[in-house]
Amino acid sequence: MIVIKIGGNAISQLKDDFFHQVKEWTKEGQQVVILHGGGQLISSTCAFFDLPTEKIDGIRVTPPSVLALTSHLLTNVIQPHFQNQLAQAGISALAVNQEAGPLFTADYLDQDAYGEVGEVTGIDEAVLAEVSQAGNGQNPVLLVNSLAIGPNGPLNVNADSAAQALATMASADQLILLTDVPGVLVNEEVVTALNPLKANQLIDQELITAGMVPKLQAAFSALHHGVHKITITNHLGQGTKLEL
Ligand SMILES: Nc1ncnc2c1ncn2[C@@H]1O[C@H](COP(=O)(O)OP(=O)(O)O)[C@@H](O)[C@H]1O
Ligand SMILES: CC(=O)N[C@@H](CCC(=O)OP(=O)(O)O)C(=O)O
Repeated sequence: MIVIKIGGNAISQLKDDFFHQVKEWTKEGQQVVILHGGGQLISSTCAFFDLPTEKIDGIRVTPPSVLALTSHLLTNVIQPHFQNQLAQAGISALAVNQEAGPLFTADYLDQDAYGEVGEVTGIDEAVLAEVSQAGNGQNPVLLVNSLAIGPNGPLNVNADSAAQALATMASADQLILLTDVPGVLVNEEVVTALNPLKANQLIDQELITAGMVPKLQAAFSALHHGVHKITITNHLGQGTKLEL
């Protein structure tokens, strides 16, 4: 299985070669699961409606009003838009979200600090099995968002950590974190290979900041849990490769 996490900004920057590569992988019989974010649209829509836009260490502080908007945007706006983009490229994707049948279960991350934010505790194997039936050619790709079902209803989960949980729990071979930069950058150059020691040094030096910090934490966690091949990039086949 290949898990591709696509950040909200990256969705609008995808080029033909991305769709071509996904098609090739499905033809080869690979299970492809695409997990999308949408952080930037969520932030700008919250700002428009005068709702909070605070993030702590890249994680959105999510009161119930923000959860409702986040859930609507991820499920009813971003996911169908992306599904349509895939369809236009000839890729039929089965959309999975908390209304259609959630993939993720979660517990509160820290309700006092973050509100309605979850950390993934499990995945629904039956939902994943749908993509295993890719052989029938109906829905070769699974398109998921990061929302989860918690103890009292839906919870907002950071898409990088949801991708990490999915790749780890489904024992994926590969995790690709597609973002809006060509990789981890230092002095505007892509760091082609990065281990946890070097990453922590760069974080301490504040050369890696903002959303890249939780992205790396998620990526190294997946690597520690046996997902062998992990890349951060804006272009399949390039970028920063993580190593232990
Ligand atoms: N050293 C770094 N290299 C690359 N990006 C970095 C670095 N430090 C901070 N960033 C920021 O991290 C962002 C990617 O993280 P994020 O905004 O969470 O992306 P996504 O929405 O794709 O998950 C980049 O756009 C950049 O602004
Ligand atoms: C809890 C939390 O941070 N949830 C994220 C979910 C979407 C996301 O992570 O999207 P990107 O990958 O585009 O950043 C949020 O509300 O922005």
